[in-house]
Amino acid sequence: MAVVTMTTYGDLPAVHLTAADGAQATVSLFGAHLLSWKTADGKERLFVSSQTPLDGSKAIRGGVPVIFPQFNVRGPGLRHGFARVSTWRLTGQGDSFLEFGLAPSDLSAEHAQAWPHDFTLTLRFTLRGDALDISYSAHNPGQQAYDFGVALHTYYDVGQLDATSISGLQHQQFLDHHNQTLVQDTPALHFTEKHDRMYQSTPSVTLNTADATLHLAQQGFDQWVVWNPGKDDAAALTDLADDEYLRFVCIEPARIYQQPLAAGATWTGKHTIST
Ligand SMILES: O=P(O)(O)OC[C@H]1O[C@@H](O)[C@H](O)[C@@H](O)[C@@H]1O
Repeated sequence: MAVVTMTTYGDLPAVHLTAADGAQATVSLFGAHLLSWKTADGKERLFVSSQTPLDGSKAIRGGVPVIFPQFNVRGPGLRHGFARVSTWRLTGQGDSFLEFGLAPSDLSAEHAQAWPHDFTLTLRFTLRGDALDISYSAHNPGQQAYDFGVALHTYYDVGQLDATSISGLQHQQFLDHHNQTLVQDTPALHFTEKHDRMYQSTPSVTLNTADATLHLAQQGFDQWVVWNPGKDDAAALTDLADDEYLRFVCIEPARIYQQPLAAGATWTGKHTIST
């Protein structure tokens, strides 16, 4: 039988789900942020920085930050949006899932004032055997259309960066951090330096690490973002230990460029991570 318990993670209220097969997920209400996902074998799949604040003062460095209504600085508002720094509500739970919601009434006065649009965000995490499904939707119940961008900024625990690669992106076009459009010629992407790439199409990709393989699929998003800060950028991040960039990669289903959400419309994205 599945068990759902309220817990804390650092200073943050969180919800813990243990599925019937032993798989586990921990989600903080701050950001509806998945902080831990363990498959039934007990293996942790996500990375969380040892230096991240866990008190709601700042976005969490690690896990699955939820991005809305803009990706990074591609929009007029807060970098990567307010969803990751807002407190969501637990709106549903079941044998294998936890569901969270965010609406304007949940926002701080500062965020509500800066982004005065009507919206309902719903995020559902479902443990399905050795897979995790994340369903993410944005609904506009208002009378006016507005532009939005989204992403699931997942940090994978890869153990050893130099034994890590991503396959499935050969021949795909990407924008690098110098704003250059290039095409990946190699069958696998290895991590030897900083990587901040936006792949313009959405095939399924495979993350290969020293001791695990994860298959990543997405629907409803437009891009994959692949990010690892490399040594120098990692040293500049106060919420990451200097050598921790060697332990994670971010692979993010995203809609980087803001697109309109019409009055009454709903956007839905799905992301599946399977072993
Ligand atoms: O430090 P933040 O706001 O969490 O962003 C981390 C990174 O997020 C990635 O998605 C971006 O592509 C990077 O450019 C950015 O540095």
